[in-house]
Amino acid sequence: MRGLFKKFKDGLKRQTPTFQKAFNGIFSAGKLDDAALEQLEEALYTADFGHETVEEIIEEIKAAYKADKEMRGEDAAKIGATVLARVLKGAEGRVQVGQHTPEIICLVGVNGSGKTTTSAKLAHLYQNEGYSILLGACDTFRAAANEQIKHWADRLNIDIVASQHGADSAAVAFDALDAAKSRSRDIVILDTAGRLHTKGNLMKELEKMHRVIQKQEPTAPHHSWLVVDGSLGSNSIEQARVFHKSFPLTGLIITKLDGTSRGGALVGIYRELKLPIYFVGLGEQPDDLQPFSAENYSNAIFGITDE
Ligand SMILES: Nc1nc2c(ncn2[C@@H]2O[C@H](COP(=O)(O)OP(=O)(O)OP(=O)(O)O)[C@@H](O)[C@H]2O)c(=O)[nH]1
Repeated sequence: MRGLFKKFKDGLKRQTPTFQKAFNGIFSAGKLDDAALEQLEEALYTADFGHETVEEIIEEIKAAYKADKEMRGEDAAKIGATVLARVLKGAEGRVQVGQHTPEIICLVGVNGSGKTTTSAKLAHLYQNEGYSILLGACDTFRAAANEQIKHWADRLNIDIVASQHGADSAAVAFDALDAAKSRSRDIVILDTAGRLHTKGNLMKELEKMHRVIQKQEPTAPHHSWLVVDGSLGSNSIEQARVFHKSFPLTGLIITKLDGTSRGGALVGIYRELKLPIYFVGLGEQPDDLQPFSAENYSNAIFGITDE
């Protein structure tokens, strides 16, 4: 897991806007001073950590600095990481699949957040754990989406139910569940079409899909995860709130943490919705999916080496 979180750290280093520059300056220059503290505060705001979290981190560092004016940058980093890990302690979602047959996982989210890629990564993960998987290609809206998911299914040797571009996505979900039952699959992963949370008619379509799934299987969907692009900043909090209303969510997956300088938004989403973060996406390959670890994430943010 550490190796993959290194990708997140490397991503942070690659992009060098205010956030990382400030961090590098503060934590490698050694001693902390008032100017450095201000720079850190600004950097945390820029990275979308949100008011509450920024204040908590800064207050604790300030208190420690008041007690020890010789405090070094790396000590401040450790305090920052500890506070962040504490804020996120309850955010670590650990999922136990295998409670239902089939277990139904739905991925929803805005366009391009990484749903299709994450469906493939999840299928790969569970397949490696010995479960039989069926992918439901319910993104019938984007013309290339079908091809994309079929390509993944082919590459990873995973069973798939798909339909034509423009078909009713709820009908594909229905067919996928039917097929999973008759083929005795353990897990069904439904990839849905990306939609803006501001588009009422598309959100209604999602509600319909939820109803259709429940009709087929009253306890389902067993997991409804919002896939959030981790580089998108605080706008994703509103997104999450609106999706939650149409398609009751049970958790989050945060993608693209390997290439962002603004990885703070997930903290705001968690604080607001109290939904667990099950996985984080750290690249475009099938293995680039990891259970979320508050400690690894916090250390990566503050550049603390754990290797
Ligand atoms: N670097 C990086 N790229 C990712 C990650 N997850 C997805 N991507 C890339 O993000 C882009 C969009 O991913 P998709 O999986 O197609 O997103 P989607 O949500 O299915 O898109 P729509 O069907 O348009 O809603 C692709 O180029 C993916 O390779 C990740 O964790 N890290």
